[in-house]
Amino acid sequence: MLSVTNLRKTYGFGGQAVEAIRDLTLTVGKGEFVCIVGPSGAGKTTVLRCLCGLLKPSSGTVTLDGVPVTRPPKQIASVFQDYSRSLMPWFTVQRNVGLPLRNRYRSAADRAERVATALDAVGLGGFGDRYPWQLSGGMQQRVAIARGLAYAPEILLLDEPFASVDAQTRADLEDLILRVRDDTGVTMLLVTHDIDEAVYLADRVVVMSARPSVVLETVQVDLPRPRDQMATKRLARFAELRAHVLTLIRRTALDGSAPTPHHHSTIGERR
Ligand SMILES: Nc1ncnc2c1ncn2[C@@H]1O[C@H](COP(=O)(O)OP(=O)(O)OP(=O)(O)O)[C@@H](O)[C@H]1O
Repeated sequence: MLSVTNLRKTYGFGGQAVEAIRDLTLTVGKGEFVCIVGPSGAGKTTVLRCLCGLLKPSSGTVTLDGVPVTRPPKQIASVFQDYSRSLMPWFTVQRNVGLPLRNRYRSAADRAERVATALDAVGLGGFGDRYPWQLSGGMQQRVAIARGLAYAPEILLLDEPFASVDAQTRADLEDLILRVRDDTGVTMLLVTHDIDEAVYLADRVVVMSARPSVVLETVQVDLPRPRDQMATKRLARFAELRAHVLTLIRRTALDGSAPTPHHHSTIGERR
């Protein structure tokens, strides 16, 4: 289980200080799919960077299975928004996917098999010898996802992973991620500013306030699985959850006052 307790992060010092996160507490259980949403600048990327040990919190703790996270844990892989910067243009697709495996898997044959399986999983089986710049944006992002999967992490952190692709590709990639989750049981923590996406994918949506951010509410998404882009989004319950999250975010984006944390609440509980 990944736990964040009373995380606080301030960038800089004195008059230059930017209080990004005031108080964030959340847990992600094994095999769970949690989405974090919040207005622009709420500190979503900051949270993920603290979670994967790339950034030191100002205070509070991050633990993975009870062990404090102080540097990138080997159980976690990350996929970031900007595939054009995360893929090496001078390496082939399979070399890119295999890069993080070098420190984890000794045998070259084992690594090659993992790369091939991951590329198959994202529908890029025949593209291992290509270079990233020979692929479309959506395909490049699938390479970045394959790289995360090949590593066989327990937890996959995804930071706005579909923000740079067109709407149809985005829907396809969302479904790809759901399928991967069903097939592998990997724990997913995804950051997005897209409320529909968060409700469509998640078991729970953590709604962050505007900066300095706190958790406004954790919304339990009780929509049936498997999810379907058409059928799920037509459900009255989908519309209800979406409207609820949207209202929270609109309110916090407009309201300049310092918010107070509100850890556990779901609209289901009020019914
Ligand atoms: N290295 C830094 N130094 C100073 N301030 C920073 C730094 N990184 C981020 N910030 C500030 O901290 C706040 C949170 O940034 P962060 O990128 O985590 O937000 P976000 O929710 O991911 O934003 P967006 O949705 O726009 O991507 C912002 O106000 C940002 O300007």
